[in-house]
Amino acid sequence: MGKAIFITGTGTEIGKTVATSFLAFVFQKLGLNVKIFKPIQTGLAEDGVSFADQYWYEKVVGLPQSEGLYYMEPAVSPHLAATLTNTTIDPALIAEKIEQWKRQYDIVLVEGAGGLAVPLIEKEQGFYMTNDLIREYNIPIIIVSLAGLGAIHHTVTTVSYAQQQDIRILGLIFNQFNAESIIHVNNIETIKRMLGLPVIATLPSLAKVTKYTMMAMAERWLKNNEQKQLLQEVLSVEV
Ligand SMILES: Nc1ncnc2c1ncn2[C@@H]1O[C@H](COP(=O)(O)OP(=O)(O)OP(=O)(O)O)[C@@H](O)[C@H]1O
Ligand SMILES: C[C@H](N)[C@H](N)CCCCCC(=O)O
Ligand SMILES: [Mg+2]
Repeated sequence: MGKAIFITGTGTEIGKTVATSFLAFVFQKLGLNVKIFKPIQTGLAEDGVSFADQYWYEKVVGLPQSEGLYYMEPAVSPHLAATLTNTTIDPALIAEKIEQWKRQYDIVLVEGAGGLAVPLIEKEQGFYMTNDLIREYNIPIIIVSLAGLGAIHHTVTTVSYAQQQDIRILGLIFNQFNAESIIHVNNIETIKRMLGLPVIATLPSLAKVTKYTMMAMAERWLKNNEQKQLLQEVLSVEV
């Protein structure tokens, strides 16, 4: 039976899709069978036709094993997109898809829409949130954050929110990390000391994001055995 991992983050446009693609290439290079699932997609890609995340997985980084479930054109929060498009989001159907793919794949990477505290469904009494889906179906998460100024607050508040919701955090990924920046380097050291969570990877800014630059980034990362060891511990999968 495979393992599902929910890729969430400190917000939108912070690199969840890039981090999910990176993890997919890493796992594939380790011989694992990976499925990518972005159940709720809002907003179109630059071609004005495709849905942003699906376009990215299929066309930019060539990961055809990616799939969505709800595709809504307005580039807004899922709860508003569902209202605007008269779409009924069914968390049980999302969970069913994940369980189905756990029977076929070693790893199912589930990308969230925006950050962790994002509403999926507007109800009479309040909202059904992304964290409700994660908790209800007991999916462990990896939190993606940008590495620059602001990362401390964004990461600490997102982690604290996840912990309040009894959500299991496998680790952190910092995106657009600049090893030459004292802010970036100190941010990660500070956050490690404050939270004591594994830092699974720090992803540099890529001048051009393609299947090849992403694969090369995964290869560079895998060369460091210590990180492979961390991946094994964090994901308790034989790698
Ligand atoms: N490490 C990186 N190097 C170069 N470009 C990056 C990197 N990380 C993210 N980007 C760019 O920043 C933009 C946002 O990244 P991404 O789509 O992964 O964000 P996201 O968190 O998945 O957004 P959403 O909430 O819409 O799903 C994309 O255009 C992507 O190409
Ligand atoms: C349109 C965007 N790229 C994402 N697909 C959805 C982001 C939802 C953010 C909700 C919020 O935190 O305000
Ligand atoms: Mg994305």
